[in-house]
Amino acid sequence: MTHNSAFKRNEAAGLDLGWVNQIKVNRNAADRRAASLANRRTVKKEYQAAWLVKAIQCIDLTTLGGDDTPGRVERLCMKALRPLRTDLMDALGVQGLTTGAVCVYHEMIAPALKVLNGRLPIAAVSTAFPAGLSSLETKLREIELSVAAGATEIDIVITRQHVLTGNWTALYDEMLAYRKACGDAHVKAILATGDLVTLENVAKASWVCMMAGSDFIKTSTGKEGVNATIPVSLVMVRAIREYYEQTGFQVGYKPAGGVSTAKSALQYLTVMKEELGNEWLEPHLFRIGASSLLTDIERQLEHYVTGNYSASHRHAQP
Ligand SMILES: O=C[C@H](O)COP(=O)(O)O
Repeated sequence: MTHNSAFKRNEAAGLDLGWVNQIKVNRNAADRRAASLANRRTVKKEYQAAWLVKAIQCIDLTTLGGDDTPGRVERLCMKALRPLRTDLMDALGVQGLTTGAVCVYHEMIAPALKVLNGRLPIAAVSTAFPAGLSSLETKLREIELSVAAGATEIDIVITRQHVLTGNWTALYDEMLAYRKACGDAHVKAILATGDLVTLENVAKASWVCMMAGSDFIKTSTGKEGVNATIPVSLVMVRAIREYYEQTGFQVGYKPAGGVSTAKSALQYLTVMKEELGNEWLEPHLFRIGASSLLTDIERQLEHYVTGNYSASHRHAQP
């Protein structure tokens, strides 16, 4: 993960059950705010290209298919290292542009490493992704193996039943154990918000994972029925803001799953800017987990530069 040297990694602050239990979320207010953000053009047209370049820098370029092959992952990594055509980069005046990281299954760390060779972080999904329902021992070992194989970021999935039964102590202990198993690798806690039923559960799970030292909180695996949404994002980034006010630790945010258009990427950037400020618009604090978003951003940037859209297959990702 890219860090500035002054960056202070989140540490387990301890579980404050009294705080967690009093959390309330006003769903109507979250929905209203989400609708106003979605309908507003907060990014002026002339700044859009710069914002889309920023979005690219924050993508965790992802492939999480059962049919992934080393060849597909190698092509994905080459795309992550050079996400835009040279003529578009030249026209936009950008150099050395890359995505934030790549995100793969454990077995694909080695092919990713072969191409990236330390030039970009490799995030591995872990802990029996996507359901998270193997033994704790197996899940901890999985983290250790992925770190040993070269992953510098670990995307864990929480055990949803801990949230659904209100067992915050179990969730805290699990997250703490995952954080410890990661060592120096940064850990993103996937809440699988589409499975959590209420926004209040989303807020509480966000807090518990942050209190247990998670470096990022992430919405979804991409495999739930409902993945990243703006109302859920508002709840999560407000939890991040308040946690920062209380502890001084900056926790990152990663919407993931179904974010496939440049327009939606701009909406997430707007949420980050408006709720957390410009500091959170950098890859060490913001990532978008996405498999096909880059294709649409490249199309939009081509249109910005040339005035034309080309067929989307010209930008097809691996
Ligand atoms: O974490 C990333 C997601 O699994 C990617 O989801 P997506 O294929 O809907 O972009």
